[in-house]
Amino acid sequence: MNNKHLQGAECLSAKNSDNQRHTHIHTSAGTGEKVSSQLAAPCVLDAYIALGSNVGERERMLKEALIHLEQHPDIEVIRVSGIYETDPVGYTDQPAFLNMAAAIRTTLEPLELLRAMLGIENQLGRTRDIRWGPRTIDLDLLLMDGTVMDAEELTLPHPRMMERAFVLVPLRDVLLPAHTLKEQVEEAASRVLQDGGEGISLWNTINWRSVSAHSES
Ligand SMILES: Nc1ncnc2c1ncn2[C@@H]1O[C@H](COP(=O)(O)OP(=O)(O)OP(=O)(O)O)[C@@H](O)[C@H]1O
Ligand SMILES: Nc1nc2c(c(=O)[nH]1)N=C(CO)CN2
Repeated sequence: MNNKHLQGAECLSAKNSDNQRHTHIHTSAGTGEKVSSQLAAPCVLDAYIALGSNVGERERMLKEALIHLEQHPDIEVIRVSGIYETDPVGYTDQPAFLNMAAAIRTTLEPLELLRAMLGIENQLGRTRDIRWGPRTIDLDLLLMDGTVMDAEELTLPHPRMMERAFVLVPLRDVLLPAHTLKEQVEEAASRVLQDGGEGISLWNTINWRSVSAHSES
């Protein structure tokens, strides 16, 4: 059973003048007073991750990646999308992908989360040979609360997410109705699906509670 419930103060993201680093301003639940990030409990941020695999046992790779995320002490996997089989985009001479998305909660800073994700990719045998080419596992950070940043190591929101059916269709499964980008994601997903350029079909669904419970036993 998953007993991990990340807790922290409600917080707002603030962008520094260099447009790359972020600090968190915590709002005390009791008084609404702003408190400094060094003194307060760590912020719990909601984030959305896209997962893809087109080499090896694709579905197992996706599940392993989710389990690795969940096993990280500072990450909780909250919801997972359906698994979709998708035609390759960008570099097309490669096998079909399985793609999905996950909603997570974390006390990590954006760059710490990205580095944890890259560590999981490496553990699952990810290599980088051809740009947009075949991969055992790909983890892309799509959104992290209101965080906006533009650095080579991490750009948020993910710069190509709004053009990709293989991202948008799974993402709309897990994006909460109240999310500020819900309407935009729905519209973009409908548009790319109408364009019809990308083949995409539901492959399977995951009962995340039973997968995560199984991984702990
Ligand atoms: N939002 C982001 N999510 C994941 N990686 C990012 C992001 N922004 C920048 N990067 C950087 O991009 C680098 C290359 O990532 P990767 O090899 O997974 O790209 P890709 O999946 O082939 O292409 P794409 O970025 O178009 O999805 C990463 O090492 C990372 O530092
Ligand atoms: N269908 C599909 N095509 C892709 C994918 C992917 O995950 N699914 N990832 C890419 C690089 O991020 C390039 N092309």
